[in-house]
Amino acid sequence: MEVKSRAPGKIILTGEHAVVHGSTAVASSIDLYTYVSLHFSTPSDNEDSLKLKLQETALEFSWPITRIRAAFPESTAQLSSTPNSCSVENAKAIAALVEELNIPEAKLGLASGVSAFLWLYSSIQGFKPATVVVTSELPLGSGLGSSASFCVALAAALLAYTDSVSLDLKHQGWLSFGEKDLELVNKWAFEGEKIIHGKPSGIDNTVSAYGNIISFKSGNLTHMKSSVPLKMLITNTKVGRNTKALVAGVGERMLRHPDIMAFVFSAVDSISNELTSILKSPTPDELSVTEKEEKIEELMEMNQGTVVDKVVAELESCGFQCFIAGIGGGGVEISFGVSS
Ligand SMILES: Nc1ncnc2c1ncn2[C@@H]1O[C@H](COP(=O)(O)OP(=O)(O)O)[C@@H](O)[C@H]1O
Ligand SMILES: C[C@@](O)(CCOP(=O)(O)O)CC(=O)O
Ligand SMILES: [Mg+2]
Repeated sequence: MEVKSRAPGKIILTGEHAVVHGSTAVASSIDLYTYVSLHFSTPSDNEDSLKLKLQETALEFSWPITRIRAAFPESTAQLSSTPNSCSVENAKAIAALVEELNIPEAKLGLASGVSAFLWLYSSIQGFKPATVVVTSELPLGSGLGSSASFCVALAAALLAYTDSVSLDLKHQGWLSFGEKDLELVNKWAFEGEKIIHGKPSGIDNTVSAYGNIISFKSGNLTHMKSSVPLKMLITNTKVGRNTKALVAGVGERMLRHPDIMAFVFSAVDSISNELTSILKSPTPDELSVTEKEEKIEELMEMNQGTVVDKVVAELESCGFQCFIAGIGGGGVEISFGVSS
């Protein structure tokens, strides 16, 4: 028995980070996917292990089923129809399983993805031998939601043959889930995202599961079909970052400056709401398409706070020279010896 799934990455147009703290955010799926193929071993395969192959990173992991069964202090074989959070005890068991893999230092970021895999697999499928192959068109850790598309694709493949969803198993080609089944896939994916991100808002897994453009606030989504055809130029700076650490950093700033951050989040909420109404409003002629594009550009600029970069670029294009200088530093200083 084999099943394949694919789930798209995302781009957040407005509201990134603030959405974790209850502001509205607007996100769109992008046509770059994570693919999961799941093959259950049959008795004739004479195979009693769970294998995970991560194609992009050329890493393969294998656990004897007896090892996985023994690792979990609490039975993880739950009802696949009831998404559950990973308990502290089970998280410890998973951490021990992942530690034994001796993942190379340079690829240690994958440990959270492997942990999410182990939780979703053992919760939804219990202790069945299988091979799971993951490939992705998304760069990992670059803000395009690779973690969510990984969790959504995994949840979809793992649920496909269970009684918790009803799919036409004879269908040829890509098949969508019905509304209720999609909700279940999304809830399981969110449990995986929690393991990778710590405190996700749920927007990434939701837009990956449902596709299109969504407006999202505190777990509630509004679907949008944009009347403006939008294309995004995405640049990968290749500067590594880790969403879990960034989200935690914003949370800490919120604790240090609650009043200020409340205003920031409220401003971001208004930006996202305005963007939502622009995207939803009808576009009768070419002129209003241009007007809309200009408004969207301005809102995204306010959301990202990139105005300074833009002013610098414009001034420099006119031949001026700009300096970004820190202010209020110390006065005169002297140093003897070799100058550096
Ligand atoms: N294809 C994949 N295979 C294994 N792990 C993955 C895959 N895609 C994402 N992940 C997990 O998600 C992490 C990246 O998630 P994150 O820091 O949220 O960045 P983003 O979601 O923006 O790509 C990776 O370090 C890894 O743990
Ligand atoms: C920063 C945040 O708003 C989006 C995270 O997206 P990504 O994992 O960086 O692609 C966090 C969240 O909404 O859970
Ligand atoms: Mg992510």
